[in-house]
Amino acid sequence: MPVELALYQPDIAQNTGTLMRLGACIGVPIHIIHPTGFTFSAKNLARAGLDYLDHANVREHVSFAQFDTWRRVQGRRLVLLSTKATDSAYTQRYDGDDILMVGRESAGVPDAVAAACDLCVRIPMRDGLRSINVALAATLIVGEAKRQTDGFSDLT
Ligand SMILES: C[S@@+](CC[C@H](N)C(=O)[O-])C[C@H]1O[C@@H](n2cnc3c(N)ncnc32)[C@H](O)[C@@H]1O
Repeated sequence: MPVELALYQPDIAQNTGTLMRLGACIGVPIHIIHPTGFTFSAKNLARAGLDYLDHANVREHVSFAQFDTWRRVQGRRLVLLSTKATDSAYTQRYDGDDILMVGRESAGVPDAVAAACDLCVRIPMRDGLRSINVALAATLIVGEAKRQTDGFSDLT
């Protein structure tokens, strides 16, 4: 199973489209955890996702509870990227079947959602700065997880 990416209640269609394009290009299935802050439609996603959206492997979940039940049944570890985490995302060992999850652009994830995750990690930043754009934060650590787990070897 490949590393996968979950977007918790994304607010901004352009970020979601960007990540769906990334997922299409490097083979990362994308989970959308509803509700989204925009109408989840091809029209709204196309500005960033272009025609790559047709190549993305996307699964929608009506709620975090439904997503969490599904991933537990699958035995998948859930790794949250959070500005509030204390462990560095760059000192972890990732598994090939990890699901990485990013939070909402406006508010991250609620404490209860963070508590349900198996691991919470933070991308180190310079002092005094708040956060990285969600699509860029996800890209950094999806890339790290795939690199560690030989996830690029079947791509040309
Ligand atoms: C714009 S940030 C959310 C900021 C929000 N005010 C908060 O405190 O969580 C959107 C998402 O990007 C990810 N993110 C951004 N910067 C990050 C960092 N330095 N480390 C880990 N995740 C980060 C997280 O998943 C976060 O929920």
